[in-house]
Amino acid sequence: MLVVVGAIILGLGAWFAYQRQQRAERVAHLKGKIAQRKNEQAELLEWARAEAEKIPAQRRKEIGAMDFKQLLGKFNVITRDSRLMLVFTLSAALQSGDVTSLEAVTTYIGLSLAAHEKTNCVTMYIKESVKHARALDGRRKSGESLPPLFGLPVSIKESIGVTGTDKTWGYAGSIHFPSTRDAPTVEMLKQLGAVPFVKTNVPLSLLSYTCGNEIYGWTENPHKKGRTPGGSTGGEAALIAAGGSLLGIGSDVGGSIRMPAHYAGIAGVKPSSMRLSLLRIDDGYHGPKRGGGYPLIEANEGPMAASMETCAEILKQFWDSSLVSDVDPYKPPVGWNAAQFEEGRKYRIGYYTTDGWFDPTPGCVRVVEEARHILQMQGHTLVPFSLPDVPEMIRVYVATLTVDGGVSLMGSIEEDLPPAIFLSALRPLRVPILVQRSMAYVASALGYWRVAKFMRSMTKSSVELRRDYASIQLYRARVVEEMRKANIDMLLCPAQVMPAPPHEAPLHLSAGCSYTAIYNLLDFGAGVCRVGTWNAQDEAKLECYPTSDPWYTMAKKFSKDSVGLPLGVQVAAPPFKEEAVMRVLIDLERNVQHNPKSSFRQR
Ligand SMILES: CCCCCCCC/C=C\CCCCCCCC(=O)NCC(=O)O
Repeated sequence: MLVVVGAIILGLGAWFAYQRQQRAERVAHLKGKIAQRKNEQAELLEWARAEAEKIPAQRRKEIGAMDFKQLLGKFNVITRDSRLMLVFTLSAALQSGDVTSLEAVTTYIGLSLAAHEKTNCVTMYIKESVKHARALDGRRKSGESLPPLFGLPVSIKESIGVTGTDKTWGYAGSIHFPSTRDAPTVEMLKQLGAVPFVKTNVPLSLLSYTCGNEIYGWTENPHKKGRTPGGSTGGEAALIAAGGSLLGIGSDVGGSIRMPAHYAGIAGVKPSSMRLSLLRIDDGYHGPKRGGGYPLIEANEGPMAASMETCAEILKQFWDSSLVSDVDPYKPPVGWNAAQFEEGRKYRIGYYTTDGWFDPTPGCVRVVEEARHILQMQGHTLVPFSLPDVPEMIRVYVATLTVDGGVSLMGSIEEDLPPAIFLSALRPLRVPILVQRSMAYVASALGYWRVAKFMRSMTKSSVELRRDYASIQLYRARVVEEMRKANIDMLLCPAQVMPAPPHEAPLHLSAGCSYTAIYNLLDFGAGVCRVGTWNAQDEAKLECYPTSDPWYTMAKKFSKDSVGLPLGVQVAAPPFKEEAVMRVLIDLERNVQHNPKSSFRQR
């Protein structure tokens, strides 16, 4: 008996030692990869500096001062005097040849470098962009007709495929597995004449609204050091807000375009799932091991820019052609809906300032009230609306996003090199699900009903999963029915619960993404634009913000000292109404008074 016990103990000891050894080897291997990548990144930053300097600084300054319209100049500008309406087309610097594609790309290589020095937002430069721009300029010289986005430099979120570049999602294990194909959105941009020139930072795994990982470090919010630009498309938001890109492409499965837009004071749109393609999203090293696999929680890629007008122009170019259904036959050939986007078109908009799950902090409520007022002044009709049953649907969101009780997410993160803060965020998921559920009773007894809901969210069986999918289907039917009954076209609400918080905050407050995540579950098209700035009154009112559970206490703490930080609002509508959403957001952003001191280059 003693021999058997001894053998078991020895066996276990050997097994643990072997595991420790394996892990140590893996960590050394991953650290080696990161070191290599840091060298490559440093070389690329040097390359970017040298490229930028090939164009005289004065010329770069002139081009950098042009806004999207001046550079691209493809659309009509309508200015209203009290009775007079002027319609004119701006001269197209890129189209006319006043600015060459190479000059535009090189200028933005230089501007993005400056933005990177301030915020650490760039992961890699796309060297190919310079060749690509030269080839486009060659097309002009040979008299070919020019595509609509001719020569436009575009930045791309790190996790989106661009041929020849890594999409690591912050996982060191994915370094040096470059994409062999462009993602559909990138393919469309290239066909339209745009030039992807840089890739930008993300949080490890993309399943958070902070922005950092062990490979590329943490990205700063250009409005305040120590604050996150949001995530997961945080690198894009920081880059655009700091003037380093006119247009970026992000992705969003819970708010990863919209939360960074709110935190950084820019605009962004997540279209509903049928309107852009995510085909080949998992063509990387890890294949189906991570990413995807959560039907009914609808992710999509989408544009981010300093203004909603730019986002609309890009989506118009995508949808004016048959590009989307050409690159992805699963997408219906639905074109740009000019009638919905018509200038002056009035909508009936339901609004709410709380979803009953997470009351936003004072500034985030105030800007919704201000947006309501502005839109009413523009002739839209605003009516109060209550989105039903959000707390339960947030539980369902978490259950169906993590799908397997968080096993894949934990596995991917733990076998890699996560920043320590990610590991502590994952710790609750390590607790067996039945124990999590037992602890939910304790949380309930303490009055922490929201925490208890989260503790009941991890799926333990396919029976539960099926039921949750069914409740999403029922919920979608219920919400559109309630909107139809109230004759409401779209909804206006907060974009987030806080102004840009410190980097670690989102990892403690996953529950704070409810205002955006609900529209992934509903598969609505949704966008965010800046409406205001956190001010001294918001700071004072924060004193009365609840502290009834640990999440409220943290949200209050993380929102302190935020005067001057941007605040956005969100507008969302059922699928295929993205044009209407953008019309309303443009009506809003055109009539908003920003505090010029707190905004970066407004384009
Ligand atoms: C990374 C460690 C966090 C562990 C938390 C696990 C529980 C996760 C449940 C809900 C959090 C959802 C946060 C969503 C943030 C935005 C994600 C997003 O939109 N990503 C974009 C994309 O995947 O393309």
